[in-house]
Amino acid sequence: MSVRGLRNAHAGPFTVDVPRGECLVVAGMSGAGKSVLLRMIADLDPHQGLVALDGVACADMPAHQWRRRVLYLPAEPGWWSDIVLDHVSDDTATRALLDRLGLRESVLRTPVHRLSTGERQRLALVRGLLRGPCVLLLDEPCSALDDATTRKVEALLRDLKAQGLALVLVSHDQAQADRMADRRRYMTSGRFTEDAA
Ligand SMILES: Nc1ncnc2c1ncn2[C@@H]1O[C@H](COP(=O)(O)OP(=O)(O)OP(=O)(O)O)[C@@H](O)[C@H]1O
Repeated sequence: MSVRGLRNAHAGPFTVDVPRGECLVVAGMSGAGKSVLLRMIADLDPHQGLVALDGVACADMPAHQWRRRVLYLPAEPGWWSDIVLDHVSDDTATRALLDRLGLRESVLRTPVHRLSTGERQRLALVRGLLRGPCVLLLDEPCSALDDATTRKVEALLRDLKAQGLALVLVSHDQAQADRMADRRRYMTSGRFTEDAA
């Protein structure tokens, strides 16, 4: 994925490449503009500049196609129903992902509001991965997770990278950045600083 001069009133311009199979970690203080960057890449916030995937610009692709390929997982994912099975099917692919992320199969039949924050976080990742994205934009995906569960998420993400997924990971966790990053950027006041963090 290639990002060139991406900007709006709140942040940018940003220029960065994230090849398939690599992870860009973006860090920076609260309010720096990290979520705005992810939302512009996902074509969810108005923006100027260029984002292209495998040479095809976002502007040249129907919005629904872009958002299926370039998937944004917010820090607090939304649920449009309290029934988990309205969001994911109970099938082999779902169960395999639940198992990888240390989730019991009973979460499929637990009302969303009864799940823990960390369970909802992991379930949102399952829901997103089942859509088969090429690029995953993750906003603090492990913020509610203990260390062992965080490692499970990271192991899955590493496997997906090896299969060609490009990853942009917003993380405040320096140790996680050290484990996951192929590339890094640090953001201050809506801009990347010159040096990688
Ligand atoms: N649509 C909008 N209207 C007004 N201000 C906005 C809008 N979108 C973002 N902002 C502002 O842009 C700034 C960057 O917000 P953003 O959510 O990207 O920060 P962040 O780096 O992700 O912070 P955090 O680490 O706390 O999640 C904030 O000051 C926010 O209020």
